[in-house]
Amino acid sequence: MSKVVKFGGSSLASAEQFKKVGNIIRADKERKYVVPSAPGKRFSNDTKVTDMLYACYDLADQGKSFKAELDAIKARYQEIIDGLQLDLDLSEEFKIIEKNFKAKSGNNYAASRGEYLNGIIMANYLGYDFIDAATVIFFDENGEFDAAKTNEVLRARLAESKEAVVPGFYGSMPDGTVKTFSRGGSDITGSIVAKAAKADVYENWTDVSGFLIADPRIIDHPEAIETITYRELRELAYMGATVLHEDAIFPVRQEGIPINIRNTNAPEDNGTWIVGSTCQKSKYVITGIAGKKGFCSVNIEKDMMNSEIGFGRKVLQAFEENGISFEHVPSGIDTMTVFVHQDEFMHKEQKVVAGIHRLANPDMIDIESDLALIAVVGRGMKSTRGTAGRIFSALAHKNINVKMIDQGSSELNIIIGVANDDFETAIKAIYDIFVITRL
Ligand SMILES: Nc1ncnc2c1ncn2[C@@H]1O[C@H](COP(=O)(O)OP(=O)(O)O)[C@@H](O)[C@H]1O
Ligand SMILES: N[C@@H](CC(=O)OP(=O)(O)O)C(=O)O
Repeated sequence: MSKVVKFGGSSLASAEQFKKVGNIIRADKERKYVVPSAPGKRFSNDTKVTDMLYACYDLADQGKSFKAELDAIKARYQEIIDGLQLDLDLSEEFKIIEKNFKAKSGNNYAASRGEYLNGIIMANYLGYDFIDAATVIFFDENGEFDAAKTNEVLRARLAESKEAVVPGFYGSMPDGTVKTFSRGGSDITGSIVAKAAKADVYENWTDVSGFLIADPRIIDHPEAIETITYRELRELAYMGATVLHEDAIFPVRQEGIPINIRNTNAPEDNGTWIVGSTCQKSKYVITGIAGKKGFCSVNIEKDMMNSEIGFGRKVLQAFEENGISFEHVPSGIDTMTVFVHQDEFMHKEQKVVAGIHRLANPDMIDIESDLALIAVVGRGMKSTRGTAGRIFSALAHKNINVKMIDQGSSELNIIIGVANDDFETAIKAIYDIFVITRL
């Protein structure tokens, strides 16, 4: 029996937090494999070590002095080492880092040092083996994660250690250079390690008591979700519920390993269980709400569009030719709307419009910017009538203009488009109607 435990940056931001983590690990001997992130924020306007490393490397890359910035990073680690009274000296490691920065080793290498150094401290503190992720997590020549090679090498390496620390967030390319996952990627490492270890559970420790029904920065003390399916979670994570990286679901999902989101600051709380399937009904009709700002909608009209074979394909081709992915494509009889990320679309806007004209010859194209998309997700919606209607009336009540509403064919989610400025109010209204008043 083994558990893989990943601790996020907020759980490892200081020596005090490290001590909580140590107690959690020691409380259960099955917690054999530990995946740490880099030290995160100690207080709300603090800087994550990962961001300090990016900024420091930027200076190095421009040939400027980065001494003060590197010293500040050293100080973050020294504070942890001193607070834990460890007999550990990272000065040789920092010499290597400085040398590599001067040799312009790249910002992936730079960012990865946050987890690497924290892993060394964690292994020393716990008395566990240290496994450098660059030796066990692999990317292929295209920079894609190499699941097969990683699983084989990592599984064999874990079998050699009774207990080990594998730093999160990075691995290596075929030429040996370090590559990171995208931001928040230590969650992915945790999932990969859980798969390779054939763990019974992947515990993901953070600073909230589980996956909450809505973002706590928008809703005051939202309730935690007790059980959520991988599919529901994928919808929410994709739409911005950042507690777990969206790609962290795949490795454990293949193996049927449940994820348990837990709170380092309240370890007695059960947290949230993320599972393949469950007979447990969710407490409310909806399981969760998440959303993102910063979308544009491109509205295309053409008479008799519905009878023109291939119209949709031609429109989407114009986006494809410009390397733009689309989020949602709701359509009517003579209209079709394509939702895209504003920052991706902005500087290619006119090229795409010209492309649509050339390929699909529409009657009219209209673009609207500064939109937000909100996903209301829940396995309970399938068996409940009128969910979309309730959302509509809750939003109308708050004078929010609904730009788009789109129910996924799985009936697992409803996507709503509103103006960026209405985003928070809309989430509050939806939370109120389903959770507070339970209508
Ligand atoms: N639905 C949600 N449930 C829980 N937390 C959420 C949700 N949406 C956004 N968050 C935010 O995600 C944060 C945890 O993720 P993250 O910052 O990556 O933590 P860590 O440093 O532990 O990896 C929470 O502090 C919270 O502000
Ligand atoms: N430290 C990296 C990777 C990571 O996963 O961090 P956290 O677990 O603190 O989200 C980042 O900031 O992106």
